[in-house]
Amino acid sequence: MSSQNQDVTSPSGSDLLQTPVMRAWQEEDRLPSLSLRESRRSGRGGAADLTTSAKNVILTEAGRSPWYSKEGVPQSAYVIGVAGGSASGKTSVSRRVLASLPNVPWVAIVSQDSFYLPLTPEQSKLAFKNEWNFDSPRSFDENLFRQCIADLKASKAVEIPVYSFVHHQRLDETTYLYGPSVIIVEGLFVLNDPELRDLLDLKVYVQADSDLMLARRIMRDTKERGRDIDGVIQHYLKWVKPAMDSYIAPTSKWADLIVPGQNNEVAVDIVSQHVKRQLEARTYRFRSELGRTPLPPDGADMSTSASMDGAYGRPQISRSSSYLVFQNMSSASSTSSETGLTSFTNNHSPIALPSSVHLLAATPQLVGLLTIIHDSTTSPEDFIFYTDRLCSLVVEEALSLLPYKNREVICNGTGRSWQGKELDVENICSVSILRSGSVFEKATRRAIPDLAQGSLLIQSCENDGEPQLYSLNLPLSIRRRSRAVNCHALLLDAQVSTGAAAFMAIRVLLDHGVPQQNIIFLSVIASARGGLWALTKAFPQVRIILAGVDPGLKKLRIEYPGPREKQPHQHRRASTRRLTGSVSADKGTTTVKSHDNSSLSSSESEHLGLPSSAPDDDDEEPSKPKVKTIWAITPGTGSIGDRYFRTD
Ligand SMILES: Nc1ncnc2c1ncn2[C@@H]1O[C@H](COP(=O)(O)OP(=O)(O)O)[C@@H](O)[C@H]1O
Ligand SMILES: Nc1ccn([C@@H]2O[C@H](COP(=O)(O)O)[C@@H](O)[C@H]2O)c(=O)n1
Repeated sequence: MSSQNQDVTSPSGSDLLQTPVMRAWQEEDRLPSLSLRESRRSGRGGAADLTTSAKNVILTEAGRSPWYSKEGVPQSAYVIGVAGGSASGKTSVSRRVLASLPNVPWVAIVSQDSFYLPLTPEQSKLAFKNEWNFDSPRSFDENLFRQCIADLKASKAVEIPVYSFVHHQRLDETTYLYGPSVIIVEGLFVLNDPELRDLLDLKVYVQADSDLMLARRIMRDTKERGRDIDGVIQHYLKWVKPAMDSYIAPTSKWADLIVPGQNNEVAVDIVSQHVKRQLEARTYRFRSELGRTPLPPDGADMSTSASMDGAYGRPQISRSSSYLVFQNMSSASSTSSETGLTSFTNNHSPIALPSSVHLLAATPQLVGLLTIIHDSTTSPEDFIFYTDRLCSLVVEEALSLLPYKNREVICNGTGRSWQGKELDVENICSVSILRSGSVFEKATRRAIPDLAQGSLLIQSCENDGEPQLYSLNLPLSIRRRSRAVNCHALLLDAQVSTGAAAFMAIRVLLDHGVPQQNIIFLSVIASARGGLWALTKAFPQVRIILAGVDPGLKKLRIEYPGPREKQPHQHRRASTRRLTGSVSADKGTTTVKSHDNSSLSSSESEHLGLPSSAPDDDDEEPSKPKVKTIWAITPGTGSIGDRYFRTD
């Protein structure tokens, strides 16, 4: 798949929009001409398409590490305010800071210009005659602006208005923005509003001489905003200069740092070093801890119990309150030899599960299916077939937890009425944690044919195994805050070991406004160790449906095929990170992405709209094995995703 100007739309449903890939942005020093890019994107060219969506940029250079504590509480994003006069260099300074943070995941620029108030037809006429004042704090929707920055700081997804400088008007579309750890907020009056100032962690003022600002403004507005010189000067004298003197320049007193509007490399470097230190101090790493968390102590309140049926080795589950417990397990070793499963033992002690975990009743049929997927001799075809059956059982159990309302129907043949039920949800969708969550897609689609399906790419860091969020492909019913509050989400992953990926995925849905009680997490098997406990402690209202539970968890270092290395003459190209800019399909944020997708399968790359990592040259060296950390469920099934998709 080419990375050039290609729109990628969902193969599955109109409710889902995927990020279209725009163009490469590879020059290390050159700042991208975003306004040019914007006008090229529309294909119409010229200044007529200039909107503020070109000013809102997100750099997703690396995977995003956990931004929340093990209690599930998100850490605030770091917010830098950049104020200064018109054409002082605010946008340029912001982009330079952004570009100097190459390994900081997800840095965004939000421009105050996006928040210009819509004009009435009369006001619009004045604007076209250069008789409307755009240089007053009252020209902006200050409440919306402040709320948007507050939401982003609190790690929530937002929708930013798109404003057209050419039409002097707010457009119908909005820009979806989620996930920056650093937000650079730039605009004339960013240091003006005391409540907004309180949200800023670092306040920067860009200072430039008036003549320089005027010269730049004439050049910019004539070239980029379709204005004539007379109009620019008239506007400058009437509104821009007075606003500079009375509102903007005085706000420099609030700044932590005054940055010159030109020759500002040193100042930019100081800002970026400061941000890097701040971010390092905020990075959470707790996956190992999730793996270590001890089981609940003996004597914990285990009022919900599951006991083994001697004949079939099946736990009889009764749910009342706190835990599911596998009781009478001292005969577990004989049970395990009968069923091939040791999953319900923990050194012959009962295993407790949190109350929000719904374990399927271990009927002989279910245990039989679990036996097949635990069996290392099961053929790939059988593994897929029986995993699909298990997934269907899990999906049906999940659907039984959704709200239903009464429905009366007239019976076939007799014409009598029958009191029944029907699903009572406004929006329902599924979100797979790639790749292994995709094992559920067949089963979910079978149960709800028009289900909107989305995905999250979360991968483990090779060194420490911490989860990292690489990309989101969420259904509109989640991306739109107004719909997310009524959305029921089925979150899909094949296995829960430490629970770190599940933890991250749940946090993403909550950040979008999906209520905790509307999230149902579906998985085939989980380890009974720490992950489930930490997950349910942090998110007690999220229900977790499992087909089976194995008792153990083991940290392993495993070899896997590393990315192929290039010959020396290709070194420069190989070492250049892949940088692709993209704009989300609902007139989205410009996304600049450097994604090493070499570890993705070609189908994942395709799904994400990324260039395939498949070798494109003949003279590549064979791949060298690399080592990564994983947490394996024990005794376990092996990686369900790898066995299902035959990548093991
Ligand atoms: N350091 C600089 N050197 C040369 N030109 C600059 C510099 N900084 C900004 N400019 C130019 O000045 C114009 C206005 O800069 P911009 O960053 O958009 O200002 P602001 O966001 O404050 O309005 C742009 O055309 C930009 O290319
Ligand atoms: N329809 C509009 C709205 C605003 N302006 C001018 O833009 C300036 C703010 O943008 P900067 O990038 O220069 O900070 C402001 O001075 C307004 O006069 C406009 O020309 N048309």
